[in-house]
Amino acid sequence: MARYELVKRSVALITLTNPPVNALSSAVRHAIAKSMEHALNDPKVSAVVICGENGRFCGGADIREFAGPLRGPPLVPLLDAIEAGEKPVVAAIEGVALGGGFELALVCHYRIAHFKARLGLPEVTLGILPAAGGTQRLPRLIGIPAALELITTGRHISAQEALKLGIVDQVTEQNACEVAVEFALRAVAKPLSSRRVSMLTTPCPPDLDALLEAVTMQVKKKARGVMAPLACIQAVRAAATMPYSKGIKRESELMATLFNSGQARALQYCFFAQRTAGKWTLPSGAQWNNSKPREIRSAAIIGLGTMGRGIVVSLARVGISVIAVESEKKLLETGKQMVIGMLERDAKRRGVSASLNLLKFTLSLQDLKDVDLVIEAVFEDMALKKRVFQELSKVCRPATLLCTNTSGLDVDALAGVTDRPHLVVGMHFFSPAHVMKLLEVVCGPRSSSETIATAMSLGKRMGKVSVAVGNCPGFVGNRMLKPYLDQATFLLEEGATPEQIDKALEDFGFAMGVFRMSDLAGLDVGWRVRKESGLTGPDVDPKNPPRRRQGRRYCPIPDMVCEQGRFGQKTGRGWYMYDKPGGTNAKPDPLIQNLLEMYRSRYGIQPRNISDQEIIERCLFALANEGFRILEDGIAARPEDIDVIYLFGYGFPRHGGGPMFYSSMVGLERVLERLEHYHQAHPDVPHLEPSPLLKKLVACGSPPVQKWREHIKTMHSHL
Ligand SMILES: CC/C=C/CC(=O)SCCNC(=O)CCNC(=O)[C@H](O)C(C)(C)COP(=O)(O)OP(=O)(O)OC[C@H]1O[C@@H](n2cnc3c(N)ncnc32)[C@H](O)[C@@H]1OP(=O)(O)O
Repeated sequence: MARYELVKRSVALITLTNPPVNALSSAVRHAIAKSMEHALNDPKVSAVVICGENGRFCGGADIREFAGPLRGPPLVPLLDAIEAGEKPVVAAIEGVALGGGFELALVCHYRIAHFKARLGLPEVTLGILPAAGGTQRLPRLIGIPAALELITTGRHISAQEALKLGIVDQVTEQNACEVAVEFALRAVAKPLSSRRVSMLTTPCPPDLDALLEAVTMQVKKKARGVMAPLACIQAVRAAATMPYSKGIKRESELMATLFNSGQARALQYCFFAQRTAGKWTLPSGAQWNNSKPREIRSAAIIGLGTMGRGIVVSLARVGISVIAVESEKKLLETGKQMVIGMLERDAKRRGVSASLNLLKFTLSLQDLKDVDLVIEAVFEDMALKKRVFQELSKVCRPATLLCTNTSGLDVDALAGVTDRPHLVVGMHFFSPAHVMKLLEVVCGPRSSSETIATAMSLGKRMGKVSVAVGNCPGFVGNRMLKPYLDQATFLLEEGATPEQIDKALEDFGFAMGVFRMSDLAGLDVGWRVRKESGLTGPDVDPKNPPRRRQGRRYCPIPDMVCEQGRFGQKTGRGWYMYDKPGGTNAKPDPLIQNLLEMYRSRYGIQPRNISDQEIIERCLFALANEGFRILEDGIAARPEDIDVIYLFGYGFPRHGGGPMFYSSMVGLERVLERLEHYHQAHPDVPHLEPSPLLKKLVACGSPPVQKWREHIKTMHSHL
């Protein structure tokens, strides 16, 4: 867990050895304590260097240990002892120094960083705070404003920025460990008192209260209802107003309030869920670690609408040559100008040059004959997509992968019209595709493991969080969205307003309420889908009773909104009104209020007061209930996959963990009881009927999310 060796005859080199990130597990803490004791007591040792094996200093506390009781030496006294020691200690930072790893570096008397190293205190992203002295030492070292920013955001910084801020003493392009050993030898004769950060006086700005107030407001606005950043601010205040001995106690008290909170559990779950999602498996035994992806050097995008443009940018900025295809000259020229503008702005922001030389724009599919992979991003129309895939089959070389960006159509039906169904896969990006992190990789029954591995790896290369899902209408994300949207519109019928429902969801922590989100996405897309599926429009059977379609409750209000040409932000009117088409400032619209009142009176609905609790329960439990069905159907392999999709694609708050984790946090028994209650009140809404898997899990004693898989593994998998 830590290697101890004597180098250059008098330097004790302590190497943390806990792959993959040298996390400070109890065993590692124990090994550091023993090694330090040895070094401080050995008269041959004049200085100490601490480094990490495999070019990684330390990724912080072992997050997996947070779930159990504390074992091994606690970190604070261990770190205090290193700082108080009478021999100089130098941290040789390569790779990462994060969280407890950064705090370990802060107690060393000197810090040498490799130029590629990254440092940071990301605890806030895990729902906790840096409680091994980080909130007390960092402000003393770099001042309150800079420390506040780093601690409340959890941002990682480069070695160069750390040098500028005064966190590290030297940045090197050589082996940081060797440089640190030489540095340590030179430090032997120097006094240490000014190098003990906890002994420094915090440089305090004159307007401390105003600064803390401003940061508090900023944090509350950005992360509504999230506890950890606010606790971080209080801890930093202690560094400014208390001596270290008292400040460290305050830090520990604040940590105690966070450590066992539901938010911390949810955020830590999110950390592991995100990593679990990349580990796809197929019933055949093919999986992420035994299936080799193909290398993709060139790609083509068909369709330069909003999605196509974002996908071109995502590919080009990671160095992939892209041929972009449109059907008409004017559309091609518009798309080209927009893509170039997007790439130039993106490059400027990142301080690199725009990779425009990788782009080619064409009207001819014939130009695609040599590309490695094609992503079709044309209009959401099956007949059109089938024509494109048939054409691609003829034009592209036999080994080219054919991908579709459909948001819910049958990927296997598209595979069926090609000469290579095993090379067809869905790559469902989320809008705007160059910004949104989520990618659903939709595996058809005939997609080969190499095809899936290639799509997953390409997603990762583009910086996406890729999740493998099965093929069914809407896949995971959009299939679950339906019951969620339905509940929201039923609540409108019953007496709520769009702004009330949105506020309840935004107070819960969603980035956007359901109606604001729909306005942003465009209301016409769903309207067209409803028309195509016979739910609205001229094909509807007139014998349908009002507010019922296909044997279940149906709310026609969204259709009525669209019939008025209100398609959301792009038309300046939707569920809200905006100052202009494309405007983003949503204001309640009296016309919508009138429409709701007229609608209710036409159908004799007596509006009632609806509580925020009912809004949250009906929307979120209906959402999760569909998630349980998706697990039963084998469309998602694990609850973590569903949660990652909702966190990265649909603005579900991370401190809620995602719909499936949230259900387990509320208690599956309670979710079941509430669904039964609402289903009894609305028997014509099948989405409210508790799913068999939910019932089964409750009958099995409501196991934690990570164990649900054991209860579904016998069911058929579509992955
Ligand atoms: C009282 C003391 C309190 C201290 C508080 C803390 O220190 S909290 C922890 C703070 N540290 C972090 O938040 C860092 C978390 N890790 C990362 O950000 C990244 O893993 C990384 C270190 C930047 C490396 O990224 P990379 O993309 O290279 O690898 P992965 O993210 O895929 O990670 C590899 C595997 O390592 C596991 N892991 C990473 N960090 C930790 C950790 N701190 N504790 C436990 N496990 C960790 C990660 O889960 C991966 O595991 P797999 O099983 O391979 O999926």
